[in-house]
Amino acid sequence: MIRYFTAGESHGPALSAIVEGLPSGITITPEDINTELARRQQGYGRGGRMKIETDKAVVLSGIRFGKTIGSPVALQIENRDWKNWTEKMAQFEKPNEDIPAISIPRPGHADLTGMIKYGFEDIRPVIERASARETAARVAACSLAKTFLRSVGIQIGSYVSSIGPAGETASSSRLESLLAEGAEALTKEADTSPVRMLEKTDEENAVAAIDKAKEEGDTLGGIIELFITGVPMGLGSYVQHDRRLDAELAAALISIQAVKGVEIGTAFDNARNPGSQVHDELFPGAAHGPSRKTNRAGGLEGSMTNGSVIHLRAAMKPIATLMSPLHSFDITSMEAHLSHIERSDTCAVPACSVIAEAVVAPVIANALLKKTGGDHLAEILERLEEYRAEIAAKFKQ
Ligand SMILES: Cc1cc2nc3c(=O)[nH]c(=O)nc-3n(C[C@H](O)[C@H](O)[C@H](O)COP(=O)(O)O)c2cc1C
Ligand SMILES: C=C(O[C@@H]1CC(C(=O)O)=C[C@@H](OP(=O)(O)O)[C@H]1O)C(=O)O
Repeated sequence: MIRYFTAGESHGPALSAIVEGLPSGITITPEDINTELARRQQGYGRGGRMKIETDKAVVLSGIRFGKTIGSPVALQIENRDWKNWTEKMAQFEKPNEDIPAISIPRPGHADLTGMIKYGFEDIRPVIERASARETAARVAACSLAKTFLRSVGIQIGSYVSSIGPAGETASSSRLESLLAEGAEALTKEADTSPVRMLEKTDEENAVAAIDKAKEEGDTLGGIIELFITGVPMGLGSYVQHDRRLDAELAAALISIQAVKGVEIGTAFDNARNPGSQVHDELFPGAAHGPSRKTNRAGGLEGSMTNGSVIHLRAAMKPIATLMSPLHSFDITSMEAHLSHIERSDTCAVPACSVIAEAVVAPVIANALLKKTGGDHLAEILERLEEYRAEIAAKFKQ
């Protein structure tokens, strides 16, 4: 099974990740990792930090002659901003006593509870690790699972459906025709927009909403639509709570900083409608399994993939650091004070959609590996093809 960990402070020397359990024989190019890192840095509404960083991963182990060798892959990404933080983030001796402690927590960030929990008088260490800078290491780590899935015909893609009040008008026929080519066709199309939206008017409205929020010292969140195509029926299981694939996918998405809601298929609309208008009716005889005219279940029934496209939505809350700050207090003096301000994004929903694509990859890869077993790509592919053929034969008319 694929497991990964990340380490690194936002303004420390580097981020690192160790990915373990990848099958051997997967072809990996530096672009497979670095393209995802570059995509994560895009998006209208980001702050000054993204002008400093040009994220690239150094591979320290686990890949030989362009292929995984089954051993752990260690990755490192330089923080270019570190050179501006060597004193404030010195690992050993405190270089001087003039480094001020931050003592006014930002509502909505990890600041207040983090400093109480870990016993700090300065919020800085909380900011450093709670920061979504960590997602650069996660995206690099997960890009390996994403590449593995691509090599067995499973693609992950996303677009941003709304930012603040703007969006939600993407046409379903456009979406369907992109998804028919595979989820990566959708994602490539979304990548051409600075806010990763599919409709020009949505894009213009979103850019205007971000500009307005920035002008007012405010921030915006939004909603991400995520799709996974090429997934065979029967990944995941209903037999035990910790084998439920819908739960694992939701957990992966909620683990992203600022993601507070996940929807599977059209779950919230489904809750408002009777079963007769919700459940995806079954019809015999499509090429690779039963056919359905709808996909309100989002490709998951009984916590297993049902052969339809997996469709998830994730809600990102607005960024917590406001340039027109909210009420807070100084934890040292206990006096009321407007909250701490530091360099920040106005909106990071487009970046978040790229992170969302990444974090679901190991979840799907592990569900696949549980089904096929196998330690190297060739044997996994052989077993998967056999399984796909079995399913196709079963539903053939
Ligand atoms: C890509 C990305 C960029 C973010 N940028 C910022 C930022 O610039 N300023 C900020 O206050 N929060 C930012 N956040 C959100 C915080 O990291 C997050 O709200 C904080 O760690 C508290 O965690 P929670 O929101 O999950 O409770 C960003 C999140 C993501 C996914
Ligand atoms: C560094 C990244 O995002 C950061 C996430 C973040 C936060 O609080 O989560 C705060 C900001 O950090 P800084 O204070 O250095 O500007 C963002 O730029 C990144 O995505 O690579």
